[in-house]
Amino acid sequence: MSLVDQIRAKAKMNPKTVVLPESYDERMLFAAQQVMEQGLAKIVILGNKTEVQNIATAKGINLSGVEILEPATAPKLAAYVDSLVELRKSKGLTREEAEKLLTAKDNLYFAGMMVREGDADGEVAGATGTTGDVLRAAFQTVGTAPGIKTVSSFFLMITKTPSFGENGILLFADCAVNPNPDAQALAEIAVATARNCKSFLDVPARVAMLSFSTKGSASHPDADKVLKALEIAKGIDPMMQIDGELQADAALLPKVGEKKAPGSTVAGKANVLIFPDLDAGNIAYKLVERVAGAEAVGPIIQGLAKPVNDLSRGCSVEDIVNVVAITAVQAQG
Ligand SMILES: CC(C)(COP(=O)(O)OP(=O)(O)OC[C@H]1O[C@@H](n2cnc3c(N)ncnc32)[C@H](O)[C@@H]1OP(=O)(O)O)[C@@H](O)C(=O)NCCC(=O)NCCS
Ligand SMILES: CC(=O)OP(=O)(O)O
Repeated sequence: MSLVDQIRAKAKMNPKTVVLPESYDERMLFAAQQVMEQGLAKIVILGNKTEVQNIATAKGINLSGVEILEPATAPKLAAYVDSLVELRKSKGLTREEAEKLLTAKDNLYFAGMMVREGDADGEVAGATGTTGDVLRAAFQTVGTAPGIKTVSSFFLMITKTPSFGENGILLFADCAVNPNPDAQALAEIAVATARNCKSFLDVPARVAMLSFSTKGSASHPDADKVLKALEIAKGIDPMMQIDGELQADAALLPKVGEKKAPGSTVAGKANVLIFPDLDAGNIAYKLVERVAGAEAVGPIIQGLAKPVNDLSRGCSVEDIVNVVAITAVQAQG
């Protein structure tokens, strides 16, 4: 069974409620229909009922079983306003501003409050909204998990080359959240992604801290940052298999790994690739997806108190269904 099929099967075993705020994007409605038909999750769509039904009718989408909730008239709006004002009181958020956020057309704050308050188990957005908008709303409503400072993201990259990573599957991080992580943030990204390698692939992580340098082949502050992150990550989780700084070829190809980083337990067999910044991570995942034809599942957000996942605006309906299934599985705990 493929990894995606395994995730879908797990989601079906204990269907959770996932809220989709972007009802005005027809891909979300097609995805809602498929999720319901396959029993992967229960779906709540946010938006004006008539408008949603009109799009569904025009496109031949069957939304039976899907709950459509209109934030502006929702019975819990007043309670969400109270909670959001309380949450953001140190930032001086007024009731008027909170109500405006909670009834905004993108529905992102309302969806976040539903997740926070347990009225939904998770959220998927980003087919239309930018990652920045999706994340900012999630930070302010759902918040970070206890003990977490840096929220980040990873992609499950399902490549066509079984010799890479775990039978062709690699985790790439961070490809969506932190533009320029310092050494501490980079270390936290590595540790969180290693833990998700275990939960999603059920194998121990072999983490490569990527750079343009391998083991001192270049001398530059950017390579020094990666080395510092490596040391911090080892301090956080001494049992983790992690090495750096490594170039991508040294991380992935045994022959190159042996030559450039002899004796490394990770070089040549990494299954988790940690990129030094978001330029590298975001560009790399899109190139591997589009040029090498890999399936890119994500970005899967890690470090929030409850699951909220983002999409690429270029996502397909199938991508949305997969991310809903992942969100439902994350919500199972
Ligand atoms: C994540 C992102 C939206 C935060 O941007 P921002 O709002 O300008 O960030 P700020 O530094 O002003 O912080 C705003 C709040 O978010 C929090 N925050 C920012 N980044 C965070 C992170 N990685 N983890 C946890 N909290 C974070 C800050 O602590 C702050 O909280 P506060 O309002 O309670 O004080 C921004 O870094 C971003 O746009 N990232 C790139 C997204 C992107 O375009 N990805 C590529 C496509 S997928
Ligand atoms: C994850 C990502 O790159 O998203 P988008 O393509 O929407 O910017």
